[in-house]
Amino acid sequence: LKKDFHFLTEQYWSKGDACFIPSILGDFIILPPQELGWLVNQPDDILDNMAQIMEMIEPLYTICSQYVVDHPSHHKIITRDLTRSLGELTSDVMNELAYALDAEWGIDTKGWKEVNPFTTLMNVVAQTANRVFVGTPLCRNKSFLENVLSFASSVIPSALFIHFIPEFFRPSVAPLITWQNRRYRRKLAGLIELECQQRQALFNGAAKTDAQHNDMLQWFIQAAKDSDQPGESDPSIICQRLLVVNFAAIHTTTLSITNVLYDLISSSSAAEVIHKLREEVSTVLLANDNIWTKHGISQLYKIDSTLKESMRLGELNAFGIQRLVVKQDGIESPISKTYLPEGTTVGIPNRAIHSDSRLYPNPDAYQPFRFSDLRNTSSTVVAEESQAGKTPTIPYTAKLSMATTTPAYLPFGHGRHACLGRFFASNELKLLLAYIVQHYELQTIEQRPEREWIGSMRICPMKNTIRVRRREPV
Ligand code: HEM
Repeated sequence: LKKDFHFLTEQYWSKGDACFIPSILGDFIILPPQELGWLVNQPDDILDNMAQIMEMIEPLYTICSQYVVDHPSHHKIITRDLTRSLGELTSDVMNELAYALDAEWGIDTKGWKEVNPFTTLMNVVAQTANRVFVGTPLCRNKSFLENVLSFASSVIPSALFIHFIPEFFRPSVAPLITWQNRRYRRKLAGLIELECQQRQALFNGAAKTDAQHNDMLQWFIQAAKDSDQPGESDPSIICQRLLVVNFAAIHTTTLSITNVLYDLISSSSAAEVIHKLREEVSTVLLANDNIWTKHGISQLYKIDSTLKESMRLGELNAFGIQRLVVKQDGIESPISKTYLPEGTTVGIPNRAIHSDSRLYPNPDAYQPFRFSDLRNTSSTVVAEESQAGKTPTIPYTAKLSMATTTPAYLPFGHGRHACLGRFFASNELKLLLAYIVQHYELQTIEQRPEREWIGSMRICPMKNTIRVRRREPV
């Protein structure tokens, strides 16, 4: 796929044509970028996002019940409660990731330590995210963390196996394939449901609110209390929602930060870039009384840009905005006039868009400050224009941040089904990168290890190691 990509880009998408891509994991029709707007605006009864997710991860066998699929109330909890609480949770997130990373990478300032960034950062991400999902002490419980990671890692491989089983045999064969996955889920259910029941018992007493906890588990308990669906209070349903969120959060975030580190340490200007990132972190901390706040995070322009550049170069799927055609008899796309039969998966070429030189000058070059430099230029232009009393021609600053999706920047998707957790993910990633550059030396490498391809998925190196050393306290 990788070798053919350039050819496909030249042949099809640049000319505005669609392209059929056969794959053992399911065939795709990739629409040209010009049809992205049409694609994201199609209603779910024509191009269905959930049906595509069902095909891809087989959640009924790997994660949760039909009830949770049909009633995705966790979406509202992510968009409303999680995003609203980002400010209050900033110091919890920073404390947890510092605690977890110190344990993984060590605090010895004398010698270099060889670490596998993918596995160590996955532990850090799982613990940090769960500080916000289930709180302490569960997020530090060894058995909880081991099982949550094994569970999250088992979903895609199990779903791939299930994919090859004819639909008729799935109900009898799939449970055999997913027995390990169910074992992890059972262990997690034991831990989460117990915590849930204890909190519900407290909460169902005199207390109207629970001031002791501010995490996703608590928001689920509160939302269930306010809901007219009795099933919502069932600890097993709440647990399944937490598994869905963990699955969505852990690998995406880990693969993204691992890519960032490899890009950084293999860059010819690594030392200079890291120096500038450190400078920015110190300046922002100084300006905010040495406390991490949401406002401080929003001032980390270079950190944001460094993350965004690696996500542009290393989007996790070469084909984005994947949807299943569910309209009976299919549908024709409006520009390329491609017939999309019912049952096919359609998407757009993320990789081709992210490497389009009209959108990103010198697109194959890693330029960590590509977006922060642009932000400086655009704010100068906007300031000059507004001083001159003109309407700004570049209302752009917010659009340059890593969590903002545009038709040209798609690692989090785009449109109404864009990633719901991206504001949380971007804050977590910014804090993590800030902490890494502030507290660790990173040994540079000559050659960036290659990404691997699984179907259209682009996976960062998972087995390689890098060398890190704790910095003397500044
Ligand atoms: C760097 C980390 C992440 C990346 C790269 C990422 C990427 C994505 C992408 C590409 C989609 C599909 C969008 C589409 O089809 O248009 C998505 C959907 C989603 N993501 Fe994320 N994600 C990340 C982190 C998270 C986190 C931390 C959460 C939860 C707290 C989360 C929750 C979700 C949910 C619930 C959806 C489904 C949205 C829907 O169906 O409407 N993600 N994500």
